[in-house]
Amino acid sequence: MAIATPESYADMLDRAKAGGYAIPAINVTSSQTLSAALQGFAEAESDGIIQVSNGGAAFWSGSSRGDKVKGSLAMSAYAYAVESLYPITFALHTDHCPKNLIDSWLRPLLEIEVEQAKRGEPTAFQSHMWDGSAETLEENIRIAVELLALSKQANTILEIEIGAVGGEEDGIKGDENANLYTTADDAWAAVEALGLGENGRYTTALTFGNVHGAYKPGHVKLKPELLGEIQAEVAQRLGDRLATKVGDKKSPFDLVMHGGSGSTAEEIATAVRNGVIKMNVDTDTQYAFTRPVVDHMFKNYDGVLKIDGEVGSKKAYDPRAWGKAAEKGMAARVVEACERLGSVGSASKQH
Ligand SMILES: O=C(CO)COP(=O)(O)O
Ligand SMILES: O=C[C@H](O)COP(=O)(O)O
Ligand SMILES: [Zn+2]
Ligand SMILES: [Zn+2]
Repeated sequence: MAIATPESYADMLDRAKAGGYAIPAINVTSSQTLSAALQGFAEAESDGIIQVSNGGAAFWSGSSRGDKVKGSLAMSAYAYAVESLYPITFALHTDHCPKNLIDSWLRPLLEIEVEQAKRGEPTAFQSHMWDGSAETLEENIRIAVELLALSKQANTILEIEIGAVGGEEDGIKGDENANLYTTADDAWAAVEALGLGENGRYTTALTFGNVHGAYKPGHVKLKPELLGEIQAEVAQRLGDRLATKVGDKKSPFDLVMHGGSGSTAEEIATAVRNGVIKMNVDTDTQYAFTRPVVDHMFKNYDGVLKIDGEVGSKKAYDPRAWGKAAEKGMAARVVEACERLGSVGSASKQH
């Protein structure tokens, strides 16, 4: 098994929806965090999504280079080089792309993928997110329609965001009170403009108080039941038009949950019951990667790092020593995400 094709990606998402579970989407910024995410998926025998933010893509190109397109392609090339080492299927995705980065990041990638698809080659990525949450709803949807057409040509999936995820993204602090809870009217406007798949497949981040990052309990009021209410309202407005189901409930949207870190098992389970089929996790896996490194450094501080003109113990500062511990820590957190989302074993249920 390997990197998803358009068909196996569609099947991955359909099986999640029909089976009432969600696929973890893990942000990666390096080959090590990518390896850790894949190791976690493999241990959980879970399907998975690997994603890169625009800052992550810049970092992938070399922290001193900062080329988002080349960094994204480097991440994809690395993933294609190692895919056969992992007995699971995973998709590659680019995370939040705001309006000011469409022309310098998202569109160039999609244009490359349109050409790849025309030649019958695998595309660099299998899905991309357009994040129009900082725009007016009209502008958000107008651009989504345009990008969905390009995404259809590339045979990729477009993720959109209706409402806004709070917290921090590439160091930008969102307005915590702005638009954090999507309304059914806004969600309906998206369906009216984008259709139900006939214009290209898309997934939707409807916001229900989500924030990026992990916060103290009580700081964030997540209302995952809101997703069920919006699904029901939009299903009713659709009438006889086709809508897929979660259990026996009509659920027109394939939903994405952002800000997975710091959410409780119960909040995640409710979101999944209401049609979430992809959940993004970054902050908690960043912490899980870095925490063992902190441990390693403190344990080995004397004589390794605290050196005055001496070399110290090579075995302890070899990046492989602490890097291995970091990967192990992050892989374990990825397994936990799979458990909470119910995706454990999903890789072995493919047909
Ligand atoms: O939504 C995310 C990436 O798009 C991840 O959010 P967290 O950092 O809160 O897990
Ligand atoms: O969007 C939120 C993700 O955690 C990405 O974070 P980043 O933009 O700092 O890489
Ligand atoms: Zn957003
Ligand atoms: Zn996000």
